[in-house]
Amino acid sequence: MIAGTQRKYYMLGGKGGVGKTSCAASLAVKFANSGHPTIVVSTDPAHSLSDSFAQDVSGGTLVPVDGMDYPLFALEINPEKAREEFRSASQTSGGTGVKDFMDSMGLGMLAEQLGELKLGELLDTPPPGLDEAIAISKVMQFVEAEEYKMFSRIVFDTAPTGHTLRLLSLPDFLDKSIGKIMALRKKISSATSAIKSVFGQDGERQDASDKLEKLRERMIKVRELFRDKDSTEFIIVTIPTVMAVSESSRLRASLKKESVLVKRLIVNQVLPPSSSDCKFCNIKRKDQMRALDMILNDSELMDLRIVQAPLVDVEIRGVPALRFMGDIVWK
Ligand SMILES: Nc1ncnc2c1ncn2[C@@H]1O[C@H](COP(=O)(O)OP(=O)(O)OP(=O)(O)O)[C@@H](O)[C@H]1O
Repeated sequence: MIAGTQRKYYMLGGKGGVGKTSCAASLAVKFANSGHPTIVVSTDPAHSLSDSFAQDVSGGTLVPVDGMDYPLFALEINPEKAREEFRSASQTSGGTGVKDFMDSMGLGMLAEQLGELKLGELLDTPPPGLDEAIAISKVMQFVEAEEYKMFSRIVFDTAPTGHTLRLLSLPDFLDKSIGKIMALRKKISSATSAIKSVFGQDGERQDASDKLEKLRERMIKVRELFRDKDSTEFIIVTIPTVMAVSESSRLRASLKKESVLVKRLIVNQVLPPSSSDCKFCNIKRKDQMRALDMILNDSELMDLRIVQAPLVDVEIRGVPALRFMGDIVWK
């Protein structure tokens, strides 16, 4: 994982609370300590990177992580803010306002086509995954800028499984919706100059149109990024329980269907063998061993590299603790 200077993206995902943030943060610390200028990004609407680094990294911009020898920056994307940007670009460029206008002009057929897109609905009650798709596209905007070219490792701490799955199909959906709106706009503006004048100043319209087109391009890039096996790897994090393993198996199957590369499965919070006669520990460990066995016999998981991370007796917070965890997990 450390080899090579070419930029690599790592996405960590899995069931809620299994240790995605701790694993993502510890991987980022490991990369940076190995000489890779690194960014760790949270696209989970409920961020916990700040808690993990024991440092405030919120605010939506790159924040340098203290206590590192090599550059490590953390970024928590504010999904609300990103969504607002998307909403204003879409609405200026063909949202419900345009539909009302077209209705009043008697252009019912075109209005119906627009209605089909359900864009207004999409923005008023965004489906889970939309926030994350927009957040990732925001990250793309960041990392493609010239001043960030130096970063050779980008680690994503993603939202729990359900969001990830919806996120994977979302770029296609949004791409189609935006594409339709763009096509419709072109049709309308060439159809009648009377309509044109109502859409506002030419410059303003052009600006909204450019924004929308850029967003669409970024969505396509997000989709391509997930599927680019040379630069991107999705790492599933789980814990040794039947419920978490079952969810991991379903996640792997969906990722396979979407052609996303998965090589590793991190089994976090494994109880070390106990030499004491603690009854609870012994029963718990036996239970975990059954779940581990289940992984080895699961057709979706058995071909992955299984990495066990022990349950440690203190909470993993701050750079020294993350370095300790990273040395165990990311060998
Ligand atoms: N191996 C471990 N040993 C002990 N504690 C751990 C271990 N891994 C994670 N934890 C603790 O478990 C809690 C949850 O971890 P973390 O926030 O990394 O999970 P998450 O999957 O990112 O959660 P969420 O789904 O809420 O984002 C934290 O308090 C963390 O310190």
